[in-house]
Amino acid sequence: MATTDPNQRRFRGCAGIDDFEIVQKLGEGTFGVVSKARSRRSGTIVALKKILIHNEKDGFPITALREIKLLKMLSHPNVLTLQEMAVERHKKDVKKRATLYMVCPYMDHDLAGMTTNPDITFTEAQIKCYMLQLLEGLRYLHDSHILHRDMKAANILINNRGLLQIADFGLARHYDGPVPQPGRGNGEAVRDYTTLVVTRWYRPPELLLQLRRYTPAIDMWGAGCVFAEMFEGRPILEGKSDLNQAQIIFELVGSPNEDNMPGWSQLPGCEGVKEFEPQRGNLRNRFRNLHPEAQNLLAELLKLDWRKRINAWDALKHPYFHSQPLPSRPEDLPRFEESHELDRRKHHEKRAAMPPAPAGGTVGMGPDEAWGAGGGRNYGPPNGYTGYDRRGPRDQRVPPPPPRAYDSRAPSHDTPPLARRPAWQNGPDSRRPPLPPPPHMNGSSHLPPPPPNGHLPPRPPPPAADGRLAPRAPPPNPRGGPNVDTYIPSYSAARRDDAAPPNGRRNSRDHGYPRDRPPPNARDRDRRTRSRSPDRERRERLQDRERELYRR
Ligand SMILES: Nc1ncnc2c1ncn2[C@@H]1O[C@H](COP(=O)(O)OP(=O)(O)OP(=O)(O)O)[C@@H](O)[C@H]1O
Repeated sequence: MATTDPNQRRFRGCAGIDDFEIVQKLGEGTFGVVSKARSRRSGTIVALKKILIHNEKDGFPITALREIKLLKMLSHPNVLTLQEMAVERHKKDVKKRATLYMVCPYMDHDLAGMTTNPDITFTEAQIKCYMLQLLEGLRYLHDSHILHRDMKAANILINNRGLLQIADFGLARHYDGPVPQPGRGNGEAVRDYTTLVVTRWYRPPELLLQLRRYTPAIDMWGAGCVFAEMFEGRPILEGKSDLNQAQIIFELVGSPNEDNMPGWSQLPGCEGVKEFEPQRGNLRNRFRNLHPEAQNLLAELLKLDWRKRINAWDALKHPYFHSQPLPSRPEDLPRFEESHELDRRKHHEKRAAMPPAPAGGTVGMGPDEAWGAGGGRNYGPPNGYTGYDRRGPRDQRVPPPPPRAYDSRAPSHDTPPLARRPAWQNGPDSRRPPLPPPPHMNGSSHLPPPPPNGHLPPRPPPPAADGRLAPRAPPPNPRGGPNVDTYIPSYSAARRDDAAPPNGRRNSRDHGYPRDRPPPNARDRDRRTRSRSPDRERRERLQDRERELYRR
């Protein structure tokens, strides 16, 4: 595989699963189960991502192929490394397909686990340190013509040496447009891509409005959400449906108009949001307790106009990273008890569940497979930033004043906040909202009619007098079922072995077809084995509909 980085680790090939001893399960994503394991050869601790093949007939999941292909090519300290693949052959059942595992370095935490861990309090210097590394990773990806397309806290891994790495490239793809240039936003895309990407809470407004010609700016929006999440200790935009997601985004950053988001009214998904009550935005007020430079960076990352949204190059140079307190050096950060997505689920089951990652759409790296990691620019540890706080590890310093918890309800910003406290410690009104229904179970308030050609967005229901969306009986679709929030494809019906795609194609080259997706979690598997209820039948009809939309 071509690469321009001579230091890139070579991919060593395939080990046997017997070379590893499983220690503990870490995460259960949409596409695989991740476990902590010890290598019997070297004793090193690794993470094994088991690639779930739901439907034997479909073969190896295209999402996993995409992830492996990309990870093999990429080489950057802030991007997770794929060390090798491991294979598990089923000795007793020789006909059974072998199970494959991705072997990656073990990372002690994911950021979602950390932000929701009540024992972990971030300092602002720490947040700066993580943000710098995240932006370095994104700069590398974008410079290498890669869109990540699922930027979220759960896909950001951190180890106890303070190293941050971007993970989960199941939705990533090659970007055909020009690489963003310093001082010039994120540029213009040259072709269309699917909008069925990015987990809802981190999805940028242009995707919600169905811009298909999107740019690396979609990842920068996600970085903005993650940035603010580190202060608030919870995702900042927990939309209950796609339309509600757009609504709460506009409440935060203001309604779109031709000044702040030129061209928005021509986007196919704008019809429903035109009915929203105009919003002025409350970003500055909601984050009033942040340092003004942090507010400014956040506003740049959460800019409605995707063309002007700050790119990774400029974000790295933002004055925020040169203001006090200076970013910690990764090696000076404190060590924390391991925290992963699963621990979070165990400890906070009552809290809102994240909407599942979308199944993604068009597959592959684009026509140009010759692009190399690094795009010819020089990357390598440490990142280009030189302004770290060099006073050494915290425990060797004069103790700082006790950290003041970041409180988004404080009346005004006077001194920079020093630390964040998990949201549930701030009082009842800052707790998470009640558990939203899983989106694929039609928990959405958005019940759009089918697009006439598969490209146009669904038209949302008209607003009620109070500006909120009134529920409306969904129109029938050609297959006899109502429609759903099409941006969160469901995987369960698509996984039924008997679920033939509408065109009868069954192979894994049905681009973007979600049947290769395993259940997002065990609950889904349970659902599949239950007896058919009217609810379930209805769901399955919805899912058929989704599949058809998705295939397009
Ligand atoms: N190298 C690693 N070290 C430690 N934990 C990891 C590692 N890779 C993944 N994890 C854990 O497993 C979880 C799921 O991993 P990943 O996002 O790669 O799976 P996925 O099936 O693609 O998930 P998703 O449904 O979010 O797309 C992560 O959020 C993290 O908690």
